[in-house]
Amino acid sequence: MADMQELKRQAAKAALDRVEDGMRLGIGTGSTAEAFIRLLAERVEGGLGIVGVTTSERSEALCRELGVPTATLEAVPQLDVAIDGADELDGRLRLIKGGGGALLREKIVAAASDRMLVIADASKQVETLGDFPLPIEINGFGLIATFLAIQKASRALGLDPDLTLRRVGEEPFITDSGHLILDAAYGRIEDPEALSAALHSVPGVVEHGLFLGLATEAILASADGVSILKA
Ligand SMILES: O=C(CO)[C@H](O)[C@H](O)COP(=O)(O)O
Repeated sequence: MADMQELKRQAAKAALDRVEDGMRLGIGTGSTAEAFIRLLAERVEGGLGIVGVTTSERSEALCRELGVPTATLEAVPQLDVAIDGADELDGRLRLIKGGGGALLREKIVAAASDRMLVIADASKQVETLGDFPLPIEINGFGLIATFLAIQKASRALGLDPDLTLRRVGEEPFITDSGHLILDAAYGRIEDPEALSAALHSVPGVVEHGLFLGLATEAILASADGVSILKA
């Protein structure tokens, strides 16, 4: 049976087949996106001409190391396709992202792209979102007030998440944009659209990891092969 990293690589490989010469690519973050970058680098070495806009310092560093050409989103503000992993997705291509802490840039890049192609091992597909704790990127100012406001906004929807400040060792995790992340364990999110609106109503929330109406296609790899989900 194929191991998890090999499944991620297979999904990434199938995504690479959709990349054409001259494309402007949004390049995601995480181990599946990293597998994609490695495969992409081989194609670039073979002469494929693309430009990538990366969603994290980590992906940017890997692209540079492997010779994948990149530009800033300021220089290339409209992209053909964003290719990125996900922590969870449902049958309607609604996603939870941000396990790697890059959700803000990932969402900005996905929104700047004509299409968003999700690459994942098939275990990421779920019936109902929410098993994976939802990453919420918040401003450091008024952390406790924002924590309480998120709790209140969630409770108004009948949800009572466990909120944990993400840490690296003893220190708070800081995103590439200088913010903090609260991981919100909801259990089940029956109405992601309502939760998204509620979280956006909290001033300290910079962005959250629910990606709704952004993904257009998912490539899911399992031991049985690769399957496609379309919006
Ligand atoms: O959203 C993300 C990073 O912010 C990643 O796409 C998500 O965490 C999936 O990661 P992996 O490909 O390692 O399973």
